[in-house]
Amino acid sequence: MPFRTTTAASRRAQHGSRGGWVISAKSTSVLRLQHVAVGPLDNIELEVAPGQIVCLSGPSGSGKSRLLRAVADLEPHGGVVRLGDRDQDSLAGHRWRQSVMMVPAETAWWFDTVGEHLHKPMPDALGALGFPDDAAEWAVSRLSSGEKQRLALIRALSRDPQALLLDEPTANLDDDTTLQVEDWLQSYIAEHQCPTLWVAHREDQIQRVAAKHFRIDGARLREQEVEQ
Ligand SMILES: Nc1ncnc2c1ncn2[C@@H]1O[C@H](COP(=O)(O)OP(=O)(O)OP(=O)(O)O)[C@@H](O)[C@H]1O
Repeated sequence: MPFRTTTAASRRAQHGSRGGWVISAKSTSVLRLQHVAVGPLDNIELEVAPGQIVCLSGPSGSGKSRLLRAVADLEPHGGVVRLGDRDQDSLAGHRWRQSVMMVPAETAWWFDTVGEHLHKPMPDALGALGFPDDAAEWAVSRLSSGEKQRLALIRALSRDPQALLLDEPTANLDDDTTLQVEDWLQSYIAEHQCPTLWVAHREDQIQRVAAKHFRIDGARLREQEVEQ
């Protein structure tokens, strides 16, 4: 099958818009990548079950972020990405990303305060990640890189995603806070049955959180052993 090197959005433009679909509220859907090709990666086949965390690792520049961006429909790619019975092509890009939510390594902030970025109040999440009650009123300009990273996760979950794409979600955090964030994410992912692709560098983290681990080796993914 020839690979297409277009975004789903441009394919929709060619074949007519079918925007307006909304993926059902509770996620019990498998995230599937079929023959995905992006950057150095080719013919990637991957299934992430509801509530499952699949870790991706690989050398710097091997294509981890680009693969996540392709799954989020943010980068031209070949192949097919599906969540349950819904094809990425069947939704406008922004609607797909409401359900298949990517948290990039470098986060962008566009309003003045933290709370303006949250879709709904998240007091429990803020408390669980060590923020005081008034953190939603904080100015974005005061945030440290680690605070931004944790708040970007809370912001993503405030939108009730159906699948998660996490690009090194603890890269800016100290060891204790890393463990706190891992626990919190694992609880959320299990409770909400979110299929999750998690880019990680540290082997100890991968062993703690991953149900499956794939390492990028050239154009392909090679499955690695995990303890659980
Ligand atoms: N739009 C693009 N067009 C062409 N090349 C790109 C594009 N975006 C990224 N690249 C290149 O693709 C390669 C993979 O990038 P990617 O960001 O996926 O790496 P990574 O595995 O996430 O690396 P790191 O661990 O350093 O974050 C890099 O060599 C990068 O320079």
